Amino acid sequence: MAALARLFKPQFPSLLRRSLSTTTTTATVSEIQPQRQRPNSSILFPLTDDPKGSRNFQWVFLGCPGVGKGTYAGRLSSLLGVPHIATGDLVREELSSSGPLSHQLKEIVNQGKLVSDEIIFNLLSKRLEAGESKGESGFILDGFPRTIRQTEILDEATEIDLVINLKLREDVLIEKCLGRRICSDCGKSFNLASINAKAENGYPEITMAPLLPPPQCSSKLITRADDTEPVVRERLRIYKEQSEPVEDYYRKQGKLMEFDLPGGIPESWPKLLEALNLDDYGDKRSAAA
Ligand SMILES: Nc1ncnc2c1ncn2[C@@H]1O[C@H](COP(=O)(O)OP(=O)(O)O)[C@@H](O)[C@H]1O
Repeated sequence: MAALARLFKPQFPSLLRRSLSTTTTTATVSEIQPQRQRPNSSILFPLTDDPKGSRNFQWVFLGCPGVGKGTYAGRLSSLLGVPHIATGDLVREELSSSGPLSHQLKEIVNQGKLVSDEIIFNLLSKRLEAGESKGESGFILDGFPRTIRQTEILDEATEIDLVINLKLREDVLIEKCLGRRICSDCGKSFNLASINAKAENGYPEITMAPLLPPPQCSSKLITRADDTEPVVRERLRIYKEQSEPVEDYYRKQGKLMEFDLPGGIPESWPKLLEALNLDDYGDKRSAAA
């Protein structure tokens, strides 16, 4: 697969290896077993024992469109001090630029299709390069890898410690995507959907309060062009076809942590921290400082 990666972006695996494998904070993820929710996971964070040359967190977020990868990856990124790199954001930045790719990308993204591996590797390499020059280390990837090919190439390039697979029932995913809004001024994400999904087909009842914008953002809200119902359904179909095999890949490696979202952010965030054994991470970090 290294040869494949070199075919379209010669520096990709080496760039990843270089930028992600040589730094300070240690996050040793041990005994990751493939299983469903793990409220008492044994991921270890030896914050006081910081061997030289150890590297930062290298985590991946998987999950269907609308599940909240961006929200939780962003929160963990702030908590752990590692960059949150979302390939969807990289694609949208390129799309809104007047660069040569923008027209081609718009058509693909607005149909809910996947962008070619070559384009994704180029965007990701550029992002990693920029981060590397600012001294970034580690990452929380969101939206990558999304196909088995991308997964194998990433595997060649560097070692992933943990893969968090966020899960939510499909009717709620669709409602969430349709309620999603972004402030065109500050870039923050909100959600106008008020979700009250009854228990059915073995799924428990789920409620999620809307995440409303503050007054200064409410007149500047925009909707992503790919958050229309037919396109969301197509993205879900493609996720099942192309990205569910990625879940299996990491499940077989014993790196997958499944997390069923119990509700909105107020219910889910503390439970996620608990599942990651990070509930007192802030305290441990200040104690170790
Ligand atoms: N790893 C990737 N491989 C191919 N295409 C990607 C990748 N990441 C993002 N994209 C493109 O960007 C779009 C938006 O991505 P993202 O914001 O992650 O969407 P979602 O809400 O569906 O998870 C995708 O529908 C796809 O066209």
